[in-house]
Amino acid sequence: MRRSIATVSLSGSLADKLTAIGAAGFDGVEIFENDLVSSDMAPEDVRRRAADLGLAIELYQPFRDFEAVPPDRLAASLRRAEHKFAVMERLGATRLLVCSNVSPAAVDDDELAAEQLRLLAERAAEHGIRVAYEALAWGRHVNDVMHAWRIVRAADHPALGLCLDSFHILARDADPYPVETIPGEKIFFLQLADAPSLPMDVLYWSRHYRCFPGQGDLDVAGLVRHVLRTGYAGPLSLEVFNDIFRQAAAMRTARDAMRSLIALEERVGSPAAPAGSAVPPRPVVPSGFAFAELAVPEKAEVSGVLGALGFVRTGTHRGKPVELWEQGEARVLLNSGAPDGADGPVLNAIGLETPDPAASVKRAEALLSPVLPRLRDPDDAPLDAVAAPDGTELFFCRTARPDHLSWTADFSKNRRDAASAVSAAGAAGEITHIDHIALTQPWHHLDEASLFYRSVLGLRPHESLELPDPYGLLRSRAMSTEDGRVRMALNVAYVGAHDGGPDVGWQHVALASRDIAATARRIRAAGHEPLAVPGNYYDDLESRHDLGAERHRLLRELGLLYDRDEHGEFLHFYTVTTGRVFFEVVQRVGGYRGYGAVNAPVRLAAQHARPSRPG
Ligand SMILES: O=C(O)c1ccc(O)c(O)c1
Ligand SMILES: [Mg+2]
Repeated sequence: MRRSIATVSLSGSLADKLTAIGAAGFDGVEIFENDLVSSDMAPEDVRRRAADLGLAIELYQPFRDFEAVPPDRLAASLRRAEHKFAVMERLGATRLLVCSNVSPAAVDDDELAAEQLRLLAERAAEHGIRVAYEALAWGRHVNDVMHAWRIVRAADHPALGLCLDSFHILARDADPYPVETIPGEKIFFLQLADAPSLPMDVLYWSRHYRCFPGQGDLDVAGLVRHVLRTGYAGPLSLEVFNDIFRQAAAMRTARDAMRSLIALEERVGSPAAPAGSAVPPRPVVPSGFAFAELAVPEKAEVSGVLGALGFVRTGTHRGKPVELWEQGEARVLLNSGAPDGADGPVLNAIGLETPDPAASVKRAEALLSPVLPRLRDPDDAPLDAVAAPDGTELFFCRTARPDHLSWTADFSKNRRDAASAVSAAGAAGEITHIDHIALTQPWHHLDEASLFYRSVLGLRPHESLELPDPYGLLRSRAMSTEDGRVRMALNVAYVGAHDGGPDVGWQHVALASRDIAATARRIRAAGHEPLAVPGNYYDDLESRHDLGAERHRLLRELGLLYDRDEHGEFLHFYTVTTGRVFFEVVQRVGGYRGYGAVNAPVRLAAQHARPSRPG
């Protein structure tokens, strides 16, 4: 099927939008009237530009408040329509979208609506134009797709059909099944948008919070399957009204839109994809974290923190200033050769264990992710890596498996440290693996990032949270594999306006400990105070949970935070931030599934009170 997008979905001038849509590889475009009216391009220029970019003008829209008007207003509406037809002829557009009437002047009379739409279709047909009638979810009298279909059927004109819009259908929570009973040839157009579930007025929700399929909570793929069963063979066209996309760079949004459509076609299954397009390889779900790499300044204080946590430096890269620190299956690389390390630790790469690194890269590439060069240095083991939307490098690894050259081959074992590793492991070493990694996304890239992790890596999104911070509200969305072995928390950076400004980009690596009390004692014994938790927190915790006097005393004494869900309990504490990075130590007891989000406000307040130390 053809791939199309509405100009309203992107930022910039009409010319910029067309360029971005063409560059992203779309076949067609819906021209929004507003974009044309405010453009200095004549309709003929738009037509030529679109053709040069290989874009069909699939639709012109919207034409508002036409049907079911009192008879004395009809002449004025038809005059308006004739002007639209003239513009469309100059554009070379042959489909006009007519939204259901929202005006208080509209009459609740289906017969009248059908009669007037038939008249409009007759006039349109004289210009070779077809009219696609769309039920807006907030239409005055027509707000349901099946109601719109009854009117179109009654009007009975070959130039009159329906425009289906996934948002309007799914936002109303109606069963989409009856759509299958509409004959495919009467569905003139299909628009697709997703949205996060938000309990708000539907018009406001639609105009500000739509997003690309896969970025929200609506079952867009399910709806498309129903529509395809009718025999519909027109384009799949994205139509997204979103406050953030209106500001973001059009090229990037258009590429993200294309990624969404490719992933949607995959979910829907054939025949959704365009004829002849390659089927993307299936996602290769990662099975764990191989490492977290921090870019650090030359004398990194963070190595002291790692040592205090019980990590040991076990290796050094053969060609670069990169140290390997290990404890259990948790591995941290400290790279003092990366340019962004000068201002203190920054998390710049994540290693993910995958059953097939090359297939992981193919999947990412098919979903339009930038693939990183495979060989940076002729002596290095080949890399399978891509860039995540925030620039973090993702390496696909098979650590210490006989069937694959391991990245660890680039590290020479540090003899002295390796020896002390044994004794350190013998002494305690409660940390077993990386539990999760939290990345801060630029505020206008959260939707892109969640679609990336979902479609490329097959992670499952969890609910979005809003967490109060002393200087802003932190939005956060966790994503994880089904088995929980890879968990990521995506936080949105915000720009606070208070003196000095908050840090806008904290990142953290959460380490799983099998005995968090011992790890908390260990780090103190090594002279590192974890992030201080206020006494008020413990007073409040006692009011919320009755854990027995002894446990409450221990949590307070060790500065541990606590949470529980229906599956189990969660204990955690934080190290002081160096540069942009801090560590969290966590212990999951039972099958606890969350991330201790209830405690995030206390953590954020403590971090603001105790600013980051240089690396
Ligand atoms: O918000 C609107 O008015 C509007 C206009 C045209 C559409 O296709 C639509 O889905 C919504
Ligand atoms: Mg629409």
